[in-house]
Amino acid sequence: MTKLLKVHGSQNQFFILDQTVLKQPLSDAELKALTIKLTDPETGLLGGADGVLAISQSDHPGVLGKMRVINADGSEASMCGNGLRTVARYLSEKTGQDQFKVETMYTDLQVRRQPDFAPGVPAMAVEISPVKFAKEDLPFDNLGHERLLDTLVPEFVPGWKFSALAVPNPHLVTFIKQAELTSPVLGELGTYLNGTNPYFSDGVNVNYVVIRGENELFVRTFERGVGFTNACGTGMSASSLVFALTHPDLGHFNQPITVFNPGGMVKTILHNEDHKYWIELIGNATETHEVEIAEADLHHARVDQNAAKITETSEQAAYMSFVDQLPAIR
Ligand SMILES: N[C@H](CCC[C@H](N)C(=O)O)C(=O)O
Repeated sequence: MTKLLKVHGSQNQFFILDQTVLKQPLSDAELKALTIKLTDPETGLLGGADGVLAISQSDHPGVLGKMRVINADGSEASMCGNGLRTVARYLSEKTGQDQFKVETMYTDLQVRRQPDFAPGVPAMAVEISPVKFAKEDLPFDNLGHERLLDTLVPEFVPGWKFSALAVPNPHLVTFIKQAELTSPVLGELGTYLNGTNPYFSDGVNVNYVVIRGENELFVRTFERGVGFTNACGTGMSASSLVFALTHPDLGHFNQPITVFNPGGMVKTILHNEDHKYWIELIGNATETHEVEIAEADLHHARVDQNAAKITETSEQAAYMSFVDQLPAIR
């Protein structure tokens, strides 16, 4: 038998699969098939999830493991901010180290254990980088712009301004009014830009941001490969940076920015070191369930509630107590 962990960052939910403890790691095709099955609310476990985080060995110095991000639709992403916090906690507890690096698709990222966010709510800080704005780095095209920073894009929504950046996965950021959070336009645009369209050939995460005050945002994200999620760590990080670049009177570098989301709250700190932006994402890393499952079932994407031995932790109750004391954020 082997163990999956059901985890979340701001209730952006994942299964962690530590490939290093398997007799035989899953092939890419097996990992994709398992993810599609496991994360589906109908065919999966525990109501499904937003993706799978697969951990493998890394031979880079100071790096305790490599994280791959598989979205619910089976597509692979270069980064996952909420997920990296949960992987960092898992590796920290597996090795007893509190500060180290995790290898991701394009770079090794710093992670560090934080004081608990609230009683029973473990927290981690993770580096979000590299940050790029050029259209080739997302990619996007056919918009008549080399980059988008608070740019009117009538092709998306007449009158709305958009910013585009890779962190390194691709994000669009637009500032809207609180009342627009429930508009069907948000889902329509997210679905369009992640289907056949002349602008984003690889799709894009779309972040809808309400400015709540100085160093305070609310972010709702339509995620590439998933749809609306409770939170998107790279999305909240990208939104924080665009906030400071476009509203310098309200969003500040080197100061904690509080980012509320439908699943809770995280903090971001923006850094600009020798003209290189990077973002510190600080938030919970909650483990809600342990799932014992036969390794052969993983290889064959056989996901059966009865064949798996599921143990719930006490951490979700602690997390919900934390959320309940947040200001009304919906
Ligand atoms: N859907 C994203 C990957 C997951 C990112 C998100 N869950 C986060 O916490 O950053 C993409 O395809 O780029």
